[in-house]
Amino acid sequence: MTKPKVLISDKMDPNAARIFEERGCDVDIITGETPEELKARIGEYDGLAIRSSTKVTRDILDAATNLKVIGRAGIGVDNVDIAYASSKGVVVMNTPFGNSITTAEHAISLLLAVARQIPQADARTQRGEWPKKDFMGVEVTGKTLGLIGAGNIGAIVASRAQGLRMKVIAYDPFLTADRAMELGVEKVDLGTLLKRADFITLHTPLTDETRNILSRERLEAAKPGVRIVNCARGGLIDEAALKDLLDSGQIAGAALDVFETEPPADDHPLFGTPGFICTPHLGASTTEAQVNVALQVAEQMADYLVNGGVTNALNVPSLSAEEAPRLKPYITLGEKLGSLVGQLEGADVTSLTVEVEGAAAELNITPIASAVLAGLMRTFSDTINMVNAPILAKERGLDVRETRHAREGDYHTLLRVIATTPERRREVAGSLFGDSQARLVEIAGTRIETELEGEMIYIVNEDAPGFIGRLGSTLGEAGVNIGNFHLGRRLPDKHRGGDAVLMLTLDQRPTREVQDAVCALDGVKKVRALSF
Ligand SMILES: NC(=O)C1=CN([C@@H]2O[C@H](COP(=O)(O)OP(=O)(O)OC[C@H]3O[C@@H](n4cnc5c(N)ncnc54)[C@H](O)[C@@H]3O)[C@@H](O)[C@H]2O)C=CC1
Ligand SMILES: O=C(O)C(=O)COP(=O)(O)O
Repeated sequence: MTKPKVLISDKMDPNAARIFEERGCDVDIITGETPEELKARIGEYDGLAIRSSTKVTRDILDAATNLKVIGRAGIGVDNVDIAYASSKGVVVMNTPFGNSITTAEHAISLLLAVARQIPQADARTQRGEWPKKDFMGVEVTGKTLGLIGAGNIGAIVASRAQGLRMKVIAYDPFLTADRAMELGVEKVDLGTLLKRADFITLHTPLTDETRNILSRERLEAAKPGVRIVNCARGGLIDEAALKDLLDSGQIAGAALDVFETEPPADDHPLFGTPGFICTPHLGASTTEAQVNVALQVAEQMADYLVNGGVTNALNVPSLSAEEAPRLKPYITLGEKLGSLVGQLEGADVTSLTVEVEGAAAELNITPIASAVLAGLMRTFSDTINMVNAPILAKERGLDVRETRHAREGDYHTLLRVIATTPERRREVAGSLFGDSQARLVEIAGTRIETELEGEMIYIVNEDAPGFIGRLGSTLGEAGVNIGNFHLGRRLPDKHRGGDAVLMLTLDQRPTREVQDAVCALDGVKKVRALSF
């Protein structure tokens, strides 16, 4: 097997490259490239490891013809077009906890720095001045801190702020009453937060809902003299409004670690504004956090590329490294059964039920269902995989259900796929032999055990003497050699004279003429060439 190839395109702790190599990946580290340079190169890689500098746009994804996974060594993924990556079948993962303490500590540092104007005082003192009378700060003890966003980082900021004896209130529509109680914070609406908070810190991702959450109107509604810290994302605050309100003194101070455009222009209007301090997106920049996120992103990405394990993915369900090898043969079986249904029914399938029985019922069924879908949809689009198949199925209005039967039937493990089209219901079932070999065990209500491999032909005919001889001659005359031959009688008419179902493995794909010749044989009801 060729080694997966990974590109690290942003500055990352060297542990990332080490882990990739130890886990069997080839790795290149090429940072600081322009989008054009990255676009020219990205086609070579199976994995892309990034921080916040690399922008993974549609354009880059279109050029990323081999890409399977994007790993963000950090939390925010607003620099990745996740919807487009999903449609291209690329898994996007992040490291949701690796830098959260560090970022929370940076928010607290900025909160204290803005309260006491430490950077401004430092700069002037180091210039040889002694501006003692110019810097009158405020205490944080007893003050109200308003958190916008109380997820991982917000929660850590809350606990640190409580240690500083601040009262913490939080606006987060997804914060439950129980969690608020656990954190010791008071859940409030945004209007109340703005009215009451002496300090505001932001800890939400940048999304369509949170963009400009501190708009001019809301900043104007904030408590006079408020101090604001943004260690989350530029774009959450209206920077022009912030500048005006700092100038007017209505906002007493602001500390930004992040800007709407990074790096900001040299003459950014906020630079030099009284009460304003900033850092160059340093929230996650500690040795500890960088080691954490580098190790974690490399482990997660290598797991996916080498074993199919999925951890912390934002666009597919998780699949542990322990689960992945157990599921692997079912994924193969699911893809083959899906493909069989797709080849028999084309794009007409309107609903699909994936049933597992026996040993398979103990497994995580969702990835198996995704594999069935991928196999099915790949028969009419070649850019489908397990990541984008469920999304595209939803877009097409294809209804997918999962059913689990713990009981064991004739097979110790069984995967059944039931597809409906406007005309019919198509049911196929497969099992694993020796726990890993995928076999079809039932088609068209007929028990047939065969591998689904290479070129095959599926035939339904009236079961009558002499048919097999005529079929053999027709194929033989056309120079088509039969590798394997499987025959079954359609259930429940297991008596002579019912329909027979044949699955033949051939040494080459039968041409249209050969299929027509088979179709023309007496009693033939259906012929379909299949490829696996
Ligand atoms: N400056 C830096 O270097 C760093 C910045 N960050 C930023 O911090 C953000 C937050 O990180 P975590 O706390 O780990 O994420 P998280 O996902 O644990 O928490 C985000 C919280 O925001 C809340 N939220 C979502 N929409 C909201 C809305 N409309 N209004 C109010 N709250 C809303 C969510 O309910 C959630 O509780 C990241 O998305 C990232 O952009 C993260 C790490 C480093
Ligand atoms: O993890 C995050 O969301 C961050 O913003 C950290 O960004 P960085 O990796 O330092 O470019």
